[in-house]
Amino acid sequence: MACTCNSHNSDSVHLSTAVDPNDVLVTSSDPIHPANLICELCRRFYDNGWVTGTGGGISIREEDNIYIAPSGVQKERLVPENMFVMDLKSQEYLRKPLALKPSACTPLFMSAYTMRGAGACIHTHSQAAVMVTLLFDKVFEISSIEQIKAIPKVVEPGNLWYSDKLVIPIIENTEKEEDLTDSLQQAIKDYPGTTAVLVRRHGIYVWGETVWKAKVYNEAIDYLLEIAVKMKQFGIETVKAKD
Ligand SMILES: CSC[C@@H](O)[C@@H](O)C(=O)COP(=O)(O)O
Ligand SMILES: [Zn+2]
Repeated sequence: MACTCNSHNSDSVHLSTAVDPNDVLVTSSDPIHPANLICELCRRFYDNGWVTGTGGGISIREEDNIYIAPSGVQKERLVPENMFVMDLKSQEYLRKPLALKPSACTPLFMSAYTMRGAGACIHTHSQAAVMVTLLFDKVFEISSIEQIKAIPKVVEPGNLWYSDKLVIPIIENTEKEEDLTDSLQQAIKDYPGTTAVLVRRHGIYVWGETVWKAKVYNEAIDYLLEIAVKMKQFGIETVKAKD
């Protein structure tokens, strides 16, 4: 049916797509239901410049249900009924909104779920993330900044200490998002202590045991990436020699 609204033009997707019989999977008055939370967090990430121009996004797992946003849409304008839902075990879609495609980041998000048991995975095009991939070679490294204490050790309980070194692997970008999957998986294997992977000239993937942990890690890492860029501008080493 042709659209009659005033705000619709050929460049914008109509984000209202209530056509799926499995709407129950995405209909809830609970603000922290994954379908609602993806919309809220994408708006907040957009305001930080992390998911502008349709880039980036977030996926959340609720038990075996994986919530995934559509591809190529303005992430800050998502509504719950736009969400795809995939079953973790069968990797079959339980809900597929018509006329939309699932995020191209889906195989990367799935890697965080299957390889690390993540509860959510965030992908941003943060400018700080892109800049550090131009300033560092194979890995990003920083130590002795208080915010490091928000990042988990992963291989053992607890978080890094102030003077510990945070190391995040950098993989090379590919023309298509899904072609990053093999190198992202290799980085996850090679760096068992990481909770994030940087993608050169592209952005970052950050995951955590829960959506809240993923959110905190993404915020703390972005802070560290941004400060590292500034340190480099001033000629300050990001890894401090031990006193
Ligand atoms: C500006 S296009 C960016 C995409 O190619 C991709 O990198 C991305 O982050 C989002 O992919 P999407 O399929 O829209 O969820
Ligand atoms: Zn991207």
